Order: sequence, then structure tokens, then C-alpha cells
Amino acid sequence: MAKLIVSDLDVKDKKVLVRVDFNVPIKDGVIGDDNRIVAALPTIKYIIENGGKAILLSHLGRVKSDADKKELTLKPVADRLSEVLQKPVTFVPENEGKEVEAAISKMNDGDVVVLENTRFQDIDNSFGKRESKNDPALGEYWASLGDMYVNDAFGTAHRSHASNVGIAEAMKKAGKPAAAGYLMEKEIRFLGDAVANPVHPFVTILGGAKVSDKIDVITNLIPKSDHILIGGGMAYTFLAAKGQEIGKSLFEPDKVDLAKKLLKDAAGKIVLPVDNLAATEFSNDAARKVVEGNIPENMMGLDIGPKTIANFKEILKDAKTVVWNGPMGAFEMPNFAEGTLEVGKSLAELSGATTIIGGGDSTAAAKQLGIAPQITHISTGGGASLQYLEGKELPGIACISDK
Ligand SMILES: Nc1ncnc2c1ncn2[C@@H]1O[C@H](COP(=O)(O)OP(=O)(O)O)[C@@H](O)[C@H]1O
Ligand SMILES: O=C(OP(=O)(O)O)[C@H](O)COP(=O)(O)O
Repeated sequence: MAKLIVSDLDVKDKKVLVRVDFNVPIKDGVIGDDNRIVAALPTIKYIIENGGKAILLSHLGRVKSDADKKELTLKPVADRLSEVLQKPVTFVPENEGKEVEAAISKMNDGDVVVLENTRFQDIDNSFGKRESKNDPALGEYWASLGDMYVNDAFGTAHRSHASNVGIAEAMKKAGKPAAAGYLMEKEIRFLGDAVANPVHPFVTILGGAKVSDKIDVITNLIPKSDHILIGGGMAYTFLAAKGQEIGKSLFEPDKVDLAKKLLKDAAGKIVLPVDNLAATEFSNDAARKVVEGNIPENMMGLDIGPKTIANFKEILKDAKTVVWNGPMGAFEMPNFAEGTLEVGKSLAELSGATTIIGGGDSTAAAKQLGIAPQITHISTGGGASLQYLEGKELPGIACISDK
């Protein structure tokens, strides 16, 4: 059944709670890439240009303790939103309590408020991680702040958290609408079309650091893909599963058995690095060398090596559909960006192919490389786009009201 969309809502004079995914790369308060902020503008503009009040909720990073709060405040994000929106945005340094309620009660039609990082609710409390474990009382509290709810956080749609799913359930229980935003709607349309009847060869490229999150998707991508190229931090758990020494490389011991099973089930579809650029520490200036086979005990793989790059390029040159999530190395450091750069170039050079890049860091890499215009669709979701492409129903979409 069709889902309710923000454009179906009469937002005039209404307090509209909007879950966005403003989980952007950020270091020392400086935003590396504002793609996810810009991507949310159509929904925010629809609300404020039609006389509504937009109250924005988002997470940023993974909050474990109070010490993370300084680096993971949404204040710089609210400031950037104000710049791209070209109007004042009020930032509230809380997401629950009197200060929040007072700020909302002062809003005029057309105003925008950004509440503090929803994952600050994951610290120190009797429930445990209130946001990430979806404490129903928190979803109900946030729902009580508005008249209607819009979920535009596609990048978070594979999570079932209080600020996306809990709030939607509470809204519906209170007889209020929970709609999808324009970005959510666009992502579903593009990704759905791309894989409805994909042209083969279909190549999936996986990398990045969220290994335990993303390794599970491979099971369902095996039948769809002709080749699965694995680089970045994802590769080392597979290499370890094959019995290779991986030194200090990123490694998920809990996923070794799964990696072994995937290698067996994939019938040669999984292509792993044959060489790596290894370094003594996670630093651009660390001593580094290309290593074939075993990685020395005191080193970690931080990029794929030249032979692997050549292997991946050879496979990619005939691809007709490519889905890429996760950089091939720690590309933020120029000395370890080559693999990501070369794979990105291969995608940009393909003619007549459908190319999809997903994920915050992968998108940042594509923009940094200047290849974004040559890519068919840049998705704001990494894990979310992979799970959607796998054919899974995402909780952040399932919770939206039917029309
Ligand atoms: N070999 C590696 N070792 C450690 N970290 C890596 C490695 N390769 C890539 N990364 C890191 O992975 C991060 C991106 O991973 P991830 O969040 O899974 O991707 P995305 O945001 O595109 O979904 C980057 O910060 C990058 O530095
Ligand atoms: O950046 C995100 O996911 P992604 O890195 O898979 O694109 C989303 O904002 C979800 O963040 P999370 O993986 O900390 O739940």
C-alpha cells in the first residue's frame, strides 16, 4: 500500500516533527561533507514555505559517554543548516525537558528548530540506551511535542530507534499522521528502480569500517551479484577467515565463521585483496609498505594494494550495475586514499551502466574525487541502502502511515 508523503500533509500552523539524518562526517566541529543536510532541504522547505513549524531531530555518531558530547553536538550542523537554508535556525542544546518545550512554544510559522543529538539519550539511565533501544516512553515524549511527524532519515531507516520508529508508533497511536519526507521517497524510488530488473554483470563493492553491521547483508547479495569485491576494513575478517595473518588490521572475531560460510556459499563470487598497503599505525604519516599475503604483526592494512586495484578495475570495466558502499581504505588520510580513488574513477568511467554509491563516508569520498556527477544515484544511506537492496523491509519505512 502507498505510504503517506509530506506533500499529503496540511502543515499550516502545525508543529511538524521531522526526523532527519544529519549524521555527517565531523571533526573538531568542522563538517567534512554536508550532503545529508542539503538532501533534507526539500522537506524542510515544504514545511516552512507552507506555514508550518519544523522541529528537527537527528542523531550524530555513536554516543557512549559524556566525554563524547563535545565532539558530537549538533550545534555545528544547525549552523550549517542555517547557511544552506539562508535563514535563522534555533539550536536547542537539549532534546527533552523545559528548555525544549519553551523553544517550541515560542516558534512562529516558518521557523526551524534543531534539537540536540538524540543519542545523548543513550548515556547513563535506568533504561539503558533509551534512543537506540527504542524506549517507548521517549518516543511518546517526542511525539507529544508536535502535531504531525515526518520521517526523512533514509540513512537511519535500517534502525529501529525511538526518534524514528518509536515516535512514529506514538504519533499513530495518538491518531496523528506519520509521513515520509521527500528524500525518503526519492531514495526508495531510485533504489527500487535500479534493482527491479538489474542489467548484469551486477557488481557489489563493500568496504568501510562498520564490518559487523554490513557483513550480514552479503548473504542476500550473493544471489543478486555476479561479483562481490571486498576492500577497506571489511576485507580483513575475510582474509583472517582464509587463514591469512592480518596483523593489527580491523577485525571482527565474532564474524569469522560467517565469513567462512560466505566464502564457501559464494562460489567464487567474492573477490578479496591479494595485496594491501599496510602501516604501523592509523596515521597518515605512519611507516607504510605494500604487503602481499600475510600482514606483519605490528602493521595494519589501511588500503588495498596495486594488484588488488588492478583486479577490481578489470572486473568493473564490464559491469552494467554497480552498488558501492564503504571506502577501500582509510581514504581521509591522503596516503591511504589510492584504492578508493581508483575504484571511484572506474565507476565514473563506465558508460551505460547504473552506478549507485551509498553511505556517509563513501559519498564524501565520491564528492572529494569529483565523480558525483557521473554516478547514477548517490544514496544518503550506506547500511540502509544495502539492506533495502537486499529486499529487506526497513523499520524506518514500515512505521510510516499508509495513505
Ligand atoms: N582498512 C581500514 N582500516 C580501518 N578503517 C578503515 C579501513 N578502510 C576504511 N576505513 C574507514 O571506514 C570508514 C567508513 O566506513 P563506513 O561508515 O562503513 O562507510 P559509509 O559511511 O560509507 O557507510 C572511513 O572512516 C574509513 O577511514
Ligand atoms: O551513517 C549512517 O549509516 P552508514 O554509515 O551505513 O551510511 C547512519 O546515519 C546510521 O548511523 P549508525 O550506523 O551509527 O546507526
